[in-house]
Amino acid sequence: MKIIPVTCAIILQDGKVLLAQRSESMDLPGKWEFPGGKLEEGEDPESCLIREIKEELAIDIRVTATLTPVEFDYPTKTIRLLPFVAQWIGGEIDLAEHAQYGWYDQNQLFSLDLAPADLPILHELTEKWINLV
Ligand SMILES: Nc1nc2c([nH]c(=O)n2[C@@H]2O[C@H](COP(=O)(O)OP(=O)(O)OP(=O)(O)O)[C@@H](O)[C@H]2O)c(=O)[nH]1
Repeated sequence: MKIIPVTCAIILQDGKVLLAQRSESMDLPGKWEFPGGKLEEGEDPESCLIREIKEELAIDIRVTATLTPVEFDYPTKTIRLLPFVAQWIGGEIDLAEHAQYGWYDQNQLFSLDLAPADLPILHELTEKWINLV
């Protein structure tokens, strides 16, 4: 099966990370995730992420670090999630697709109902929290 590359943004600010909840009209409705989306033909991952975050949240970000990609098999597809740590550098958040978003500290992260592919990213993020936040 083809592996679908998906970028996602770990946006950090004031010791917290932004997570967004997928809406009823999206895949995995109700699940929380790091916002982002699928790579388009010929697009590099960082440009994809900047574009997706502008489309979904209406803000500008700058990428500051990368975390380890995660390959995950869903029943109908396999994705390769490419996580980037990022900084919010402009604009106001205005959700185009997600149901809601929130800022969470390290202790709150694991209480969210996350997309299963995101769990290894969450572990890596909490391990590196002190250096990244
Ligand atoms: N953006 C994002 N997608 C994730 C995460 N975790 C995860 O399993 N996914 C899955 O990866 C796929 C990405 O699709 P998407 O719907 O966000 O991407 P997109 O906006 O480019 O898709 P579309 O144009 O087909 O609607 C979905 O199946 C989604 O459920 C995550 O943290 N962020």
